[in-house]
Amino acid sequence: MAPRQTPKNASGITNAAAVPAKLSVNDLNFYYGDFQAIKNVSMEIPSNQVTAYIGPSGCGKSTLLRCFNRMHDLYPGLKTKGGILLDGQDINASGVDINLLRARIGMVFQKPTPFPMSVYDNIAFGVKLYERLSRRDMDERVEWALKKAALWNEVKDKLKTNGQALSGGQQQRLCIARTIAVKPEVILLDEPTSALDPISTGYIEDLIHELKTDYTIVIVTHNMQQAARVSDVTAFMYLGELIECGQTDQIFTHPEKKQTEDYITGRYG
Ligand SMILES: Nc1ncnc2c1ncn2[C@@H]1O[C@H](COP(=O)(O)OP(=O)(O)OP(=O)(O)O)[C@@H](O)[C@H]1O
Repeated sequence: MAPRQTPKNASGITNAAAVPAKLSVNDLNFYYGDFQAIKNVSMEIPSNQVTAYIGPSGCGKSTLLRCFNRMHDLYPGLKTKGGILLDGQDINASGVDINLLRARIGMVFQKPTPFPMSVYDNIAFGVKLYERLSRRDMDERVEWALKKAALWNEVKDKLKTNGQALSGGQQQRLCIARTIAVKPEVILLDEPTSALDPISTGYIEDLIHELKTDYTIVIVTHNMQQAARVSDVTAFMYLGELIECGQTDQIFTHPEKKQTEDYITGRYG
């Protein structure tokens, strides 16, 4: 059977899902000093879908993810060339409020990183940076975020407990709740389950399914079964380049490129 052609948008950029793009990546290059970690990447991240990045260690998945909320701005000597549009607006344009950008594009890291404060304050802390809420409204927001992150039932009697005293899986859901609480539009997940046991991993994967109704989700994962389970679109990267991007079922059953096939069948990586 001939492979299905991955759809392109009017500018010729891959739009695997053929739904409106939340983020558009246009000829993106990224440099750590002299080292080029991202090479000419162009693709679209569809709204309200889960896009997974896969590829061998060091291929640039996390680097690309961090470009989406300008995390690299925190470090000197790093350079981005090319465009990333959020709802059609260049996120690197002068005048973009970086704090607002990070409120719109939240990020959850590989290792759960709750703040050394109560479960309640872990959520309220970020909200206070952007909104002034009454105590009652804040209580409601904390409960809402914990419910969305499927953690409320486990912590509703422990809101004053230090967030770092929760189990690893609970801590990661707390970090997801903390991200959701500021009502972002996009959630970036950088290997969110790699430090978790299978049961906690299952919770987070279920959660990803639930969350895409309201958010656009981008996940980096080493686990190909996970990419196949949770994502609508899969992008395969190798040595800083985007080799192929398509509907997840197509990438895993009929990849267009031999490199993709070799990777998903375990021939390298
Ligand atoms: N701070 C840095 N300074 C210089 N080079 C870096 C830095 N961070 C990453 N790199 C390099 O950039 C390339 C891409 O790294 P990145 O962490 O994005 O890959 P990755 O695909 O996410 O890898 P992994 O799956 O192992 O997490 C690698 O060659 C890496 O060595």
